[in-house]
Amino acid sequence: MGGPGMATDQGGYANSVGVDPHPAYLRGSLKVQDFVWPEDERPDVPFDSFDGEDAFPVVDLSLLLSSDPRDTDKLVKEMAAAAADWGFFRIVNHGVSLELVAKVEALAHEFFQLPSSQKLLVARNSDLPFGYSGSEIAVRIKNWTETLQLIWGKELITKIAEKVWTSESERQRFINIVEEYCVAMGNLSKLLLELLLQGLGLEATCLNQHFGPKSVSTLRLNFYPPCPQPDLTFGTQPHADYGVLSILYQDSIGGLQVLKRGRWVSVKPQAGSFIVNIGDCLQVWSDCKYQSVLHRAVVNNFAARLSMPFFYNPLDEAVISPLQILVDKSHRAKYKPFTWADYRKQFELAKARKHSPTDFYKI
Ligand SMILES: O=C(O)CCC(=O)C(=O)O
Ligand SMILES: [Fe+2]
Repeated sequence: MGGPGMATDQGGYANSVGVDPHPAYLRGSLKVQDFVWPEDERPDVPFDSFDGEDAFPVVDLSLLLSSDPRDTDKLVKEMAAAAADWGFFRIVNHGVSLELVAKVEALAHEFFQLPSSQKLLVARNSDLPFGYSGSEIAVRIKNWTETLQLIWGKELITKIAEKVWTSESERQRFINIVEEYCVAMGNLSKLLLELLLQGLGLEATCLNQHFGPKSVSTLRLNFYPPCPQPDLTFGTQPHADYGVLSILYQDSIGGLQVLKRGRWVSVKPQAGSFIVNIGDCLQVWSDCKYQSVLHRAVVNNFAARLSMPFFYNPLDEAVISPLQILVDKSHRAKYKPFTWADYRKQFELAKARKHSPTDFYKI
């Protein structure tokens, strides 16, 4: 492996491109070739090419504030059409404080700028399944990224904060900001799920029993350093999210791409908005009326990028199977039932086999 012009020694690489290389690379634990993907799998659309993006669905949540019920109907229909057609949509006027978003963003930058030795104090391993990963620790396939994965729940957020920071005030600040953001994302996720269920003609609250304080929803902070040869690698490889739904904040750089009818479409950054996508569980509950769609993040050679997806997940014991009311003689269930705990295990196995874990439960 190794593309034309790809430097092979560390000094040559760092000097020739004039950008900060990936920290794992700097530490010498990875060679630049480790990030190079096979030629036929590399990104074919650059991060700043927006062909097809003008059709990307946008949903205005301020319609919920209208006293005219037709406005809510309109919103529900638009959301359902987007979830069926793209599996993705942008939300604006969502009511989450932009100041809070900016605080989480600043906190994320603070974390990723810490010395590696400090970040590695919370490295993901079998004792700490959530936490920090640079490419060298976590994954088989090398993505040009560092991530900090946090579980929504004071206990685990505290565990991370205590390992990273020695000062009590810094710990408390981290815990409070992350907790406040997770609460906001959790509430927004619940609302979006209810609207999406209404969009299927169902009772808004019909899945409520599958969620509770013990659900393991997660917040992931993705930091993508600038990459000298972005066309050879990914920030986040193509994948579908496996939970119920995800709410993603991306900064102003751009890099998220969504697969739409076989073509990768870059999603423009837009201040104040979030990107929502349907995960595998909701695809199954909706018996494929809503789609969990492949997406990926590409990197660039001039600026670091931050994205922050929140993954809304059900309780471990939640049973996920096509909702009975959607299944009739002319429309038979496409999946066997499984629990969320089973699915997570299946997901890990499927990663190695490079196929969707939903395939395992297909009828
Ligand atoms: O960075 C992005 O825009 C996408 C990240 C993503 O899809 C993920 O972390 O699941
Ligand atoms: Fe994702």
